Amino acid sequence: MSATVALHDVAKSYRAVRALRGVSFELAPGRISALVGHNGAGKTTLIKLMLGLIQPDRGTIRVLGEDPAAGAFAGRRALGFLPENVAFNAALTGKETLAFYARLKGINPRDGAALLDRVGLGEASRRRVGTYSKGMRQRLGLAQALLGWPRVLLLDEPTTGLDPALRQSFYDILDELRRDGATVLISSHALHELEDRAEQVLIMNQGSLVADGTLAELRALSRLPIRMTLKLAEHVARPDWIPNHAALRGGACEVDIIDPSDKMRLLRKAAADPAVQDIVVTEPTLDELYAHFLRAQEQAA
Ligand SMILES: Nc1ncnc2c1ncn2[C@@H]1O[C@H](COP(=O)(O)OP(=O)(O)OP(=O)(O)O)[C@@H](O)[C@H]1O
Repeated sequence: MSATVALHDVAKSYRAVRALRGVSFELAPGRISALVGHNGAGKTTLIKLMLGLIQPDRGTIRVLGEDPAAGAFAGRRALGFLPENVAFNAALTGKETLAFYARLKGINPRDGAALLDRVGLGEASRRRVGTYSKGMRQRLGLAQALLGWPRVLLLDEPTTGLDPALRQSFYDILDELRRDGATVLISSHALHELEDRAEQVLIMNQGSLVADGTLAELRALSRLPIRMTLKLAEHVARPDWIPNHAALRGGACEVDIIDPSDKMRLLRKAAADPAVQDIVVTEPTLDELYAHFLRAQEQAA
């Protein structure tokens, strides 16, 4: 599948601040990718470059096959963007706001009404934006980003201010876009949210890309242990197939597994042993992987 977004050796400085130090990656259609990193890691700078709002000092950027900073970037209509801080004219209604953005994008303003329904703002569409709650403004921002049902959607901290139900409906919409073949990039600090949703994870640290892959690839690369917790029946001896390094905690054995091939071997033994009453397998979380790759880069520096 060919990339819809491709960055090659992109560097960008703001005077003395080196915001990006030679970043390369590709984003594919039909995939949700997560861009994660500490404050100041360079995430927003990357998004601005992909939108063509700023130019790189070095390297190439292609979005839908074109340079987004070129004056006549034809792909602009197929690009959606939700900025970190959405600011709208408080005097306009939701419907008027969306019609305004639709005209800017050269889209029929009537298409906006359906989007307002889609993000749950149908009933509030005739109210002034100044009366909207933070979550409602965020939903209006999402509707704005979805105008024209974009092929590439860039979202900067999109779920801040959304309650859990809205967050779920927000991800449902993204899933629909993804199934439709859109490229979705979410920059976020909410790692637990992205864990089951992002098929590609890009970890930035101080202007460098320190990891790029699926969660499974990052887990394999990190060699962080998988933890298997085996609940044992009362008054039974610890089975001899349980490795010596396992810790016994409250009637359960915790085994940390580094070599993934050991996982299936131990699972088979555990499943066949009546002394084992329950098995829980915990893989390294995105939080743990993030901390690991940051640590690894800092140690290498
Ligand atoms: N317009 C600017 N002028 C000067 N420095 C800037 C400018 N924009 C960003 N920077 C600096 O570039 C670096 C990267 O900033 P960027 O906004 O891309 O980070 P970020 O990962 O999006 O951070 P956050 O998570 O806080 O939004 C930071 O050191 C920041 O201070």
